[in-house]
Amino acid sequence: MLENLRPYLNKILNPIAKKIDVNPNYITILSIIIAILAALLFYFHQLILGGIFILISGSLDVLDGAVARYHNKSSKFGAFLDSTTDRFSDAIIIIGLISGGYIDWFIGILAIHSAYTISYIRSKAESMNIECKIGIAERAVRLVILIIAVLIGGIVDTIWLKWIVILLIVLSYFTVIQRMVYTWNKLKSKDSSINNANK
Ligand SMILES: CC(C)CCC[C@@H](C)CCC[C@@H](C)CCC[C@@H](C)CCOC[C@@H](COP(=O)(O)O[C@@H]1[C@H](O)[C@H](OP(=O)(O)O)[C@@H](O)[C@H](O)[C@H]1O)OCC[C@H](C)CCC[C@H](C)CCC[C@H](C)CCCC(C)C
Ligand SMILES: Nc1ccn([C@@H]2O[C@H](COP(=O)(O)O)[C@@H](O)[C@H]2O)c(=O)n1
Ligand SMILES: [Mg+2]
Ligand SMILES: [Mg+2]
Repeated sequence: MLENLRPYLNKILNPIAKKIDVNPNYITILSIIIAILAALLFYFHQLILGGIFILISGSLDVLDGAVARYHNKSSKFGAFLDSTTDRFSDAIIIIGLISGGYIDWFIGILAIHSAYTISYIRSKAESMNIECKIGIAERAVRLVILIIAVLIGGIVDTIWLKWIVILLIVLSYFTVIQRMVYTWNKLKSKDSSINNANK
């Protein structure tokens, strides 16, 4: 959903990327470090600061690609590192919320499981030459919802944080279904075209 904002975001990012002529892998690694710091801040009950660190980590996750493209430093390893580190950041943020006592382990497991399944389906579909970026709770949306959850939790009441994470889980499992149905339909049409060709 937020992926559609990328062209507009690039107008903001490109002037910044122009000034940052570094190996984009360093930015990708920095985004993980910031996500780990966010988790530590949640452990020490600094919700608002932790939310800001999630935003910075997500910004770096967007910036790394912009720097790679602008300075022609895109690489297959970089794409691999970007996707892999996102999974690590997805989990460490939730682990931080569990360690801070804001959500229990069961909710945490569902939040991580649903997020990982969304990303796995996209990756598995890509291995079968199907692009599967659709769905309401892509990673950017999940991060924005988590930022909102911790900010409201820190400003109003932490019970809101728990219920917004539960909403995130519902949206994430709905996205799992969206991506499965989408990929199933794409594969069905591929299979039927192959079968017709073999007749
Ligand atoms: C720290 C500074 C030096 C940074 C300077 C640059 C900033 C000026 C940049 C500003 C932009 C910033 C506001 C954006 C923050 C966005 C962040 C919250 C979301 C990050 O999204 C990450 C990105 C993920 O895509 P990526 O290709 O890197 O990774 C893929 C992803 O992991 C897939 O997972 P899944 O399938 O989706 O589950 C994997 O499958 C893929 O393999 C993998 O490649 O998404 C980028 C999409 C959009 C372009 C991002 C748009 C963000 C909007 C601008 C949202 C606005 C954010 C709000 C301002 C913050 C809300 C706060 C408010 C108080 C509610
Ligand atoms: N270290 C990196 C990070 C990213 N890339 C390239 O950018 C694409 C991801 O773009 P985002 O704007 O979503 O971060 C990724 O697929 C790579 O092509 C890179 O090369 N090295
Ligand atoms: Mg990135
Ligand atoms: Mg990424």
